[in-house]
Amino acid sequence: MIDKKGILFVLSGPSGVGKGTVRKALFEKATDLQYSISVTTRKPRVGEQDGVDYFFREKEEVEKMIKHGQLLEWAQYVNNYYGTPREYVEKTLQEGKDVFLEIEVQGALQVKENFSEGVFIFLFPPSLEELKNRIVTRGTETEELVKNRLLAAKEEIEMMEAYDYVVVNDEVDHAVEKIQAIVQSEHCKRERVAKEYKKVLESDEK
Ligand SMILES: Nc1ncnc2c1ncn2[C@@H]1O[C@H](COP(=O)(O)OP(=O)(O)OP(=O)(O)O)[C@@H](O)[C@H]1O
Ligand SMILES: Nc1nc2c(ncn2[C@@H]2O[C@H](COP(=O)(O)O)[C@@H](O)[C@H]2O)c(=O)[nH]1
Repeated sequence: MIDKKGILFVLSGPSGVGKGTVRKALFEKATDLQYSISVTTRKPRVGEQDGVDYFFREKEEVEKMIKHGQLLEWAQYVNNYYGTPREYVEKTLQEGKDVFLEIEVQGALQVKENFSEGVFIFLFPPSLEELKNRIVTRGTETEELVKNRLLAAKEEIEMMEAYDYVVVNDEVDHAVEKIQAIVQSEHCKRERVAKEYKKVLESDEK
């Protein structure tokens, strides 16, 4: 039976490519998507709020969540834990609503193992030079952390083939439009499949 579960959309890509910027711009327009707030052991940046940007938690608490299977996926990224609370995602999808994750690459690949029917979008920089420029210009990382994030970025870009879509973040508005088109097209696809399935069932009853 084809159920009416929501669709899980996963936006991923290297640090500094603009995932957060694009996601925020998308959410100003796409009210039908539900954003899953992650937990992290990273300290809040200026202006970040607990329960809005992240659930900021101590290392021991996140380790307990991992141990008890409360995270759908998690990763240690540049010396901090990041993870997606499982209950929120599963409950929201079950209610028929779409869930949107914005996470790094290791985590996205874990989600793919559990939710092969999810939709995986890789946000790609116009160039590596521009990627570095964006991380540096954001001004939130030390020189050493910029270096680490760029090293991670090169490995992350190699995983791009595992994704369903690649969106170049040249301009934020363009990237948002492309993601909106992906969301729409995935809904059309699933409606078409559901219709075909109904037809098969009906012909079987005759
Ligand atoms: N299309 C764009 N053109 C120019 N600058 C951009 C664009 N998108 C994002 N930026 C800038 O790049 C910097 C990094 O963006 P952002 O913090 O959204 O990246 P991120 O992928 O979420 O990073 P991280 O993974 O480290 O959290 C920010 O200063 C943001 O304003
Ligand atoms: N695997 C996961 N990665 C996550 C999650 N939430 C955010 N992130 C990613 O971590 C890096 C660093 O984020 P920052 O806020 O410290 O710059 C970035 O790529 C995020 O997308 C998560 O739940 N799981």
